[in-house]
Amino acid sequence: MPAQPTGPTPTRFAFLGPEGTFTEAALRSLGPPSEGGAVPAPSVPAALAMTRAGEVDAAFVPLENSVEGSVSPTIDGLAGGEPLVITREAFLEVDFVLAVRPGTALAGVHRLASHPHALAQTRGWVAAHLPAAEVVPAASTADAARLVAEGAHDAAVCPAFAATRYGLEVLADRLADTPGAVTRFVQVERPGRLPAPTGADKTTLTCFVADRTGALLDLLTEFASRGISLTRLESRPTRERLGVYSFSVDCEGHVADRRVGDALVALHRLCDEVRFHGSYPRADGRAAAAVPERFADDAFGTAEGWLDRLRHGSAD
Ligand SMILES: O=C(O)C(=O)C[C@]1(C(=O)O)C=C[C@@H](O)C=C1
Repeated sequence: MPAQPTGPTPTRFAFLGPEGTFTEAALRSLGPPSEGGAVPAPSVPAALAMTRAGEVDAAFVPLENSVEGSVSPTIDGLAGGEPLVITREAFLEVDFVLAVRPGTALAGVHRLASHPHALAQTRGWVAAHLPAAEVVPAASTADAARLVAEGAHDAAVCPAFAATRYGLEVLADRLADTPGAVTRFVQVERPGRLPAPTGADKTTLTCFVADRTGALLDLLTEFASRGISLTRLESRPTRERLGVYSFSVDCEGHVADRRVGDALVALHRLCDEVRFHGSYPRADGRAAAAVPERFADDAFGTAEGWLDRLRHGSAD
């Protein structure tokens, strides 16, 4: 296995703020950041920009939710701009409360704010209990809570800890339409540090393919033919023109695994551009599926040895 580039582990993180977001809770669940090491950013693009500019060592941002799907600013923020790599992921179960200024009754809630992902996960509850309320998107759940405390809105859909942080009262809890929803967060750094393979890893890529028949099938074939399972796949507009998309992919395995490396080489030939967004240990608690013998590192080594012998005049 090739040596892994190493570097100092990050100590200063920009997270989607302000204080009291699920993102901050997910970051802190990995261990308390050093004094002043967790810096709130007003948005995901801002957290990524602070990382690219070297103002912090890493950004900590949401990437996908089990109910509402991808967080587009994160997917698009990785796909464009100076390269960034994921070095760690974390999962957090999310549920929401309805937070108001002390003394506000449900009948007094006319304007309700939250992050669009949180609003989408509580749409049924809001339709049933606050059908006439104006629903306003906020930069994050905690930002909605902060705005309620300032009097800009009547209620926020936010984590219970954000209600506490901003001195709000909880009028109702367990608002999520789908209990047990989980959000996946990622730690994103400037390139240079590649976590060592653990045997249960993920690799994230953005693949730009020409607009032609079968392009996605060709791309998928490179993974399937090497026994590599995908854990997420989605298309995102390239913003070039209508109908031109890139594919954002998470697959099982580490770039140091022969089958993953071999697939990346094939994708490099196939695609207009492949952006590598890192290989990192998977944190969802799922054991890696056993790699069939024909896709294991040894099988690639044996096959390459055979080819090498053929190229040196041997016939077997
Ligand atoms: O607003 C927050 O608290 C966040 O951390 C963002 C975010 C998201 O982007 O999906 C995280 C988890 C929840 O699904 C709702 C909002």
